[in-house]
Amino acid sequence: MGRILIYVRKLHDYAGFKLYLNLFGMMASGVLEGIGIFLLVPLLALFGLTDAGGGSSLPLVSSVVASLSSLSEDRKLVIVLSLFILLVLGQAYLQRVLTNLNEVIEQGFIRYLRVEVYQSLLQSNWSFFLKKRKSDFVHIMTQELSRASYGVYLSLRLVTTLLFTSVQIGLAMLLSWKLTLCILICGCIVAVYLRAFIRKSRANGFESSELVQSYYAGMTEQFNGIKEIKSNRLEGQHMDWFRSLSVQLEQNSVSFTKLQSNTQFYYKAASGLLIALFVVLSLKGLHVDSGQLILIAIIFTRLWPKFAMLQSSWEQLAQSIPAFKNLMDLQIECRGSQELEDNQHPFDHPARMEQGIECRNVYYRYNPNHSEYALEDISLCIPANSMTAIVGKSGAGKSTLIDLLIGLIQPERGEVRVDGKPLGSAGALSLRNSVSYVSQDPFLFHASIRDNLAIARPGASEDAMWEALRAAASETFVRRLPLGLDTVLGDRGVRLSGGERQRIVLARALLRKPAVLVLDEATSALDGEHEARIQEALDRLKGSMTIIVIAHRLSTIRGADQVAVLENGRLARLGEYRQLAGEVDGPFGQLLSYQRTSSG
Ligand SMILES: Nc1ncnc2c1ncn2[C@@H]1O[C@H](COP(=O)(O)OP(=O)(O)OP(=O)(O)O)[C@@H](O)[C@H]1O
Repeated sequence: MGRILIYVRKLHDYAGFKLYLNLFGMMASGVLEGIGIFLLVPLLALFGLTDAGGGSSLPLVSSVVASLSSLSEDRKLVIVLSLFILLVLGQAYLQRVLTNLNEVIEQGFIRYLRVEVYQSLLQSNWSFFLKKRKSDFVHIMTQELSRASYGVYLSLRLVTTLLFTSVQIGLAMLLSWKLTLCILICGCIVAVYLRAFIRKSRANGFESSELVQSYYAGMTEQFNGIKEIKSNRLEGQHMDWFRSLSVQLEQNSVSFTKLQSNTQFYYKAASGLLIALFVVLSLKGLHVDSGQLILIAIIFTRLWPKFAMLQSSWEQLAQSIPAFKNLMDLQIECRGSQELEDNQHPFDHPARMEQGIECRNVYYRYNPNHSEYALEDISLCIPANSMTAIVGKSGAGKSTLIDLLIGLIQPERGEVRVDGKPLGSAGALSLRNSVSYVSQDPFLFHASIRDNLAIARPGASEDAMWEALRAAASETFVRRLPLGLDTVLGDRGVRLSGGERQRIVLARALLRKPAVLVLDEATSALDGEHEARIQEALDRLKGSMTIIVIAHRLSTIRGADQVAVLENGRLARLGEYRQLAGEVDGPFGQLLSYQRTSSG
């Protein structure tokens, strides 16, 4: 419940005045409905359904009845019916306004939560993302967020139903406090008897969260690997998984509906018994008049469903508690990993590098509970405006080293210094403002080439874009596209080859005119001709920016000023390309020889 209250408080902070307006409106609606019921007494008397003085003993109603007594029957009918219509219209209008206001509050709050959670995600550091599955974020941002927002709405509905019901209980008390008390006690007894259903709803909610999380994770993995699935004829196994999970989802949903329909059934069954009991009590025990009896029956049939509705809202709220938990846990984790402040502009304070980046006895491991280090005792210097290549076998620690160098992760021991200063979290952000990083898996938005380039440097001129494309050996193929820079890329736009994608992403990195250019296997998909052209471009850039290159294909790094060779997380060698290549039995010489042998 504590978690729900935190979100209700958030709703209060967000909606403020509108929330009170809504609650007040609900109470007013309750009062109008109550008055409508009271007015039924003189109406019934007019039709002769109760004695002529029907309701004369009722508070409020008695004064209405008294003021009408001197009028003719026709006039009475017109007045009572007009009042009745006014009340019904007033209540219907109020209900309409409240429904719209409710929707405005609910949807606005979903947007508010969405933005808040997404912002805290984007403000988190890289270590946070390393520990998580992307599909879990999608699950929380879609399903759990909607469930939690709906849960907040349910809590609101619970409060408003309580208020509404309290007003009606008050009015019913005016009619017969004994009978109303009886209804209340019966309602409490049924609610206590059904409290096990609230616990079951909560358990169902946890199961639902887990199942939907697996569903999102499985679907993401399968669509990421759909080519492997199709190529290796693995559809059958994946269909089995999908069918089994779908059955569990179905059962989870059905069991919650059954649970809810069971409680509603108990309320309805109890209502039949109670009505019979009240009739007997009213006629035999309490001797109430027929007008009052009809009123009590009307009030009971309106009040009792409210109890059933309270129970149903409570169960749904209990079912959504896990969503609150997941959302809250994520937000707490994000806060613990926050590296960016609100409204911190990415292009604030870009740093230019004067001396370079230095690692001093750096150790890093992904899991502090495991003994293996991804990097151990690394000491090296990357001079500013030079080109450094990092090579090594797969898993040697190349990408991890890059992440440390650009401050995405922090060393467990040792330190990274930029221009002689320790790279703290503020320094890392400032450094990354002037880094262009190109990964082995080029990432392009579903947007035009122009938009994809402009992300790196908003407001860049068309000439600057073509210059970057030229440097990345992409000018010719982009000019050949019918829409040129305005060609839309992606699944529903033009599909580019792996090499073409890499070249566009490289152009984007160059357009930013970074102080540090990091190429993490960024030219792996290029053929010899394009790679040679990019090498020429990098040679031209040498001296104007610091270039760090990871490459499996060692021909790519021939122009490097220094080469760092990693082996099992340790720096095996550091030196010039030619010098290391000459050490035939050295680690770099062996890498070269493997590559020559494998390429024939
Ligand atoms: N997110 C992670 N969680 C746990 N361990 C990781 C993670 N990323 C990498 N590692 C481990 O750290 C070590 C170094 O990985 P890294 O990706 O830096 O190697 P690499 O040299 O870049 O490999 P490759 O050339 O195959 O990309 C490996 O043993 C790897 O299994």
